[in-house]
Amino acid sequence: MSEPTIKQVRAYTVRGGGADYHDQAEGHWIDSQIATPMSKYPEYRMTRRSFGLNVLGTLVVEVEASDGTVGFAVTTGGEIGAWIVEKHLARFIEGKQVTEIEKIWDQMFNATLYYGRKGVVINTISCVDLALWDLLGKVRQLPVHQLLGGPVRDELVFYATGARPDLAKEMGFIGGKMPLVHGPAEGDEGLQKNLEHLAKMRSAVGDDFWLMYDCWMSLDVNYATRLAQGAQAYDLKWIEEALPPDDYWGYAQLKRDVPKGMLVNTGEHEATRWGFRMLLEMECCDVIQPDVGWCGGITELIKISALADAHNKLVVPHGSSVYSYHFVITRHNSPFAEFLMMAPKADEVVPMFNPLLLDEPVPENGRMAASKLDKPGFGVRLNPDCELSRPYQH
Ligand SMILES: C[C@H](O)[C@H](O)[C@@H](O)[C@@H](O)C(=O)O
Ligand SMILES: [Mg+2]
Repeated sequence: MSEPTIKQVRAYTVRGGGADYHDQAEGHWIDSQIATPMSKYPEYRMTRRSFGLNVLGTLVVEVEASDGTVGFAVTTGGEIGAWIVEKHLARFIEGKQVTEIEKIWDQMFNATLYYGRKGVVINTISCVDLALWDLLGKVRQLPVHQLLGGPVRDELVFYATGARPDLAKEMGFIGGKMPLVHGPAEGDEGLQKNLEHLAKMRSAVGDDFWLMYDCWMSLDVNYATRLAQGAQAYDLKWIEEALPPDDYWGYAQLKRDVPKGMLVNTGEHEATRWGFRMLLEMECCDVIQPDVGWCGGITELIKISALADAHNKLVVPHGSSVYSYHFVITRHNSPFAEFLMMAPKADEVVPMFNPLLLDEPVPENGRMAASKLDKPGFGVRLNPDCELSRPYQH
């Protein structure tokens, strides 16, 4: 039976939240002082927009089939991603059958190997891949999770990432992950402030609620080890992305040195099965956290997840809205999911890619029934009020 073919791929950009969720207005918790690899420079310490964390913007990829069905997806990628789609990747997409997802992925990856492998090129490939899975789901009239083998549980449970784990507990989440504020450049005084904040949050949430620190690549092994040792008193559940992504050796050391029982997690800025093979085979972490919009898409995350499963490791994808929910609900080794609190004060649940997607499901009382994910594809629509621009055409 001949399947519909892909008639056209189009790439758009949009600013202001959406998939580039760091692209927020001033005063948002996600742009408050947060430790980063740039914090050693005082002029770039107080906000992440100051060093350009929001420069890319959102990439939107649409794939239109010969029968008129349109699939789409969004990720962090902006104009660079749009150029890569229109000027390079389109040739591997247009004319293919909607079922040739694996072949399209392999051609996109190998054709960009000389300038890609990680970062915005893999973000872009991920976005095309997600759009293709959305298209296939819409052509088959099935949600993506059904194309992946179907749910292994009736609902998703979430931890919340944001500045207010105390409020996250009240909203029914299973835990709260806070951004680390002070990095090594602020010395022992900053380390003490990090521990005092953790202590304050622990007394606010009580003993039976997970608390985690997200260190966003900002530390060195010694600082991270001392932070972990100090945090043990407050039952820190995991220390996340303590080191730069390429420091596999440092992660292996940190994992050996943290207090027994504390998890070392990382992976949101890692890409492809080869990057995660390094994390797994070098014993770098307890839980890998690929972002499906940054690691290579669903097609690559299937491979990454199977590799992790063989290593008996959990895969808890970095929050990426419906794109991770449809995956997590189908995997035994993904027992819970991340929800990023995108309200400016982290005091209410709003859709993660707000305002870009319509019908974007959100957790209720920290949970989401599988039935909330039953529309075809990823079950979301682009918000027509968000003005897209198409900077390049092929
Ligand atoms: C909250 C963290 O600083 C990042 O902004 C967040 O995107 C990411 O690290 C996460 O794990 O959610
Ligand atoms: Mg993180």
